Amino acid sequence: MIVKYGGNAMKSLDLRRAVAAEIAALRAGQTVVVVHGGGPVIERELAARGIPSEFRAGLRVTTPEAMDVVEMALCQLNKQLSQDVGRAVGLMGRDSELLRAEVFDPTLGRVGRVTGVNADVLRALLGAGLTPVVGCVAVGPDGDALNVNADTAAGAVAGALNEGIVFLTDVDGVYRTYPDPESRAAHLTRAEVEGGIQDGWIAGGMIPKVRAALDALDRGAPFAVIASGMHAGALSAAARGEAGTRITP
Ligand SMILES: Nc1ncnc2c1ncn2[C@@H]1O[C@H](COP(=O)(O)OP(=O)(O)O)[C@@H](O)[C@H]1O
Ligand SMILES: CC(=O)N[C@@H](CCC(=O)OP(=O)(O)O)C(=O)O
Repeated sequence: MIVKYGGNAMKSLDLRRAVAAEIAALRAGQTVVVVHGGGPVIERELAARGIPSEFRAGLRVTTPEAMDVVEMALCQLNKQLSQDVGRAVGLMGRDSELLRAEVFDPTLGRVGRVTGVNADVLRALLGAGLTPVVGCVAVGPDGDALNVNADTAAGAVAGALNEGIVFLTDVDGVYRTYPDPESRAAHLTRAEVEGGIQDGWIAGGMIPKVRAALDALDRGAPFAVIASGMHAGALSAAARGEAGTRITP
């Protein structure tokens, strides 16, 4: 199973460690690969250097100067998460070309679109009993780093390994009337997702998440669930199909 982890669900150290403990427990029964973002950490490091952030359609406009900061921030977080999970190896896209990408749209700067995943490296680590923890910086055709949205990166990894994926975030799933948690959809089909984006009740950061879920399913992932990483037990409940929103073809 792929666990996508990022954003607000890793804002406090206690929360980060609680999720890491759940990931470690989950791995007793199945293989687990962690793919992470870290928007708030990137934000903090950019702000500390006086570099402003601009998002277009949920993607951070990434100048070469910002790219250096994104990579530095995510590399440090990668090692911290790897240590939290234990029996893990932290990797970024540059390692054995784990995540290959091309420039997505030149007007966004160094933002990448994933073109390939070195699944053999992940299988080798899993075969050795180690949990890969993957940061969402990819390597471009020029050998330089590209900033990939972590949901997109996680969806590509799930597709490449033909594994199911749980996207952990700061809401209990996809709400039909955001922000009312009572309106959580237990299941959403592709048509419902497309309709939700069109009608505007799926918006902001939820758009790349549902699109990455559909992309993972298209590439061969057996399931895709969007669930909360904000309370204990949520990950295992989502993995059992008892929490979150399951996206179906
Ligand atoms: N229909 C919806 N249901 C739930 N959340 C939604 C919905 N539409 C938009 N959102 C927003 O999407 C956010 C999750 O995306 P994002 O902040 O990018 O998460 P992460 O940082 O975990 O990747 C929620 O906190 C919420 O603000
Ligand atoms: C291109 C792009 O927007 N990249 C993201 C990568 C990190 C990310 O996606 O982190 P979360 O999962 O915490 O949101 C960014 O720079 O914020």
